[in-house]
Amino acid sequence: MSISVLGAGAFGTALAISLAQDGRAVSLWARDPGDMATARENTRRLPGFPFPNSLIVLDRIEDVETSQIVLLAVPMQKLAAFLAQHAALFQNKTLVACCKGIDLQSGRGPAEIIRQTCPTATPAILSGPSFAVDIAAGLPTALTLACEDGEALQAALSTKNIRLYRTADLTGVEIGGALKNVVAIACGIAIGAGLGESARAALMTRGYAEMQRYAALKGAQPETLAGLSGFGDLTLTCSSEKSRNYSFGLTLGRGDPLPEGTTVEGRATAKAVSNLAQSAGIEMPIAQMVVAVLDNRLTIGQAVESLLSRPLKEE
Ligand SMILES: NC(=O)C1=CN([C@@H]2O[C@H](COP(=O)(O)OP(=O)(O)OC[C@H]3O[C@@H](n4cnc5c(N)ncnc54)[C@H](OP(=O)(O)O)[C@@H]3O)[C@@H](O)[C@H]2O)C=CC1
Ligand SMILES: O=C(CO)COP(=O)(O)O
Repeated sequence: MSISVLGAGAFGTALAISLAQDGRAVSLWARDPGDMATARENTRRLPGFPFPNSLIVLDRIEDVETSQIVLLAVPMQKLAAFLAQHAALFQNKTLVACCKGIDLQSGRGPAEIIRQTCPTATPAILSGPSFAVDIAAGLPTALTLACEDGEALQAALSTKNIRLYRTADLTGVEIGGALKNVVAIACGIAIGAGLGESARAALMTRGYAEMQRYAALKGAQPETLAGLSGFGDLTLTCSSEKSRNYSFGLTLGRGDPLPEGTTVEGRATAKAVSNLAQSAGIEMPIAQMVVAVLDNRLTIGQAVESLLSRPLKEE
């Protein structure tokens, strides 16, 4: 069964490499392939990792038709428009969203977007702690694959260095992957502003409480959040400078110029969840403070003050 990866950023490329290293027929499509097909490497997004022989670079997205399994590795805020544009190609396929976030315009996660734009497709979510460079380098990783009846898909996408755990809780998995990025920005801000590692631990723990509250609101299973896509990815992303969300927070906290053109999913997702939390009446103070700092409505000092002066409560 052939597999296509659509979106040749760092993550899509790394997944395609790992799948192809196991000898699977894998095709990778980029909207702007540059010299990928001749260089046999994604020199722009993931340099230094040559393509295995069984990885084919697709010139035309229409050729995705030969694959039953399609991995969607475009940034979250582009997913809805991307699927709507190409919906005719995705009839009856298994669409595996590899992006992490919540759509700002609609407040929807990837599974719901897939269901609404491609109703004949089977939605799945791939999420969990894994940096693209680690996957491409063949280092060991463990991720969660969420899909109804996902046993065959789990076997199809497991590789020598990607161990997949299976669940049917798509909502829980996508929420874990989306919200950990928001907490990672908050943690980066705290470390960048010199607030210390104890503050980071507090933000991770109370951020996790916000993730659980949001997950309960959306009907996710609480234990999913304790797994790889929630707790696992939160741990990785809030503690490594390889994370773009954490590094973005660090830069903000230090008061340095912010990077441009980098995929920092937590920015839009923080706004999306803050809006939804506010309208649903659930408390997500850390996400709200991240938004206030991003929008320059509060300084970092004021945001900290505001978090610390909230009414005392039970844990
Ligand atoms: N990098 C990582 O370690 C991990 C990333 N992820 C998730 O994967 C998703 C993608 O991230 P990542 O690969 O790192 O991102 P990158 O920033 O490396 O690349 C984004 C890619 O998406 C492409 N793209 C953007 N808009 C469109 C569009 N409308 N149609 C087609 N392609 C488009 C870009 O094309 P172009 O090059 O032409 O601009 C680019 O190749 C994110 O949601 C991220 O959270 C998940 C786990 C790990
Ligand atoms: O999701 C990731 C690791 O699991 C990658 O994190 P960043 O998008 O912050 O780089």
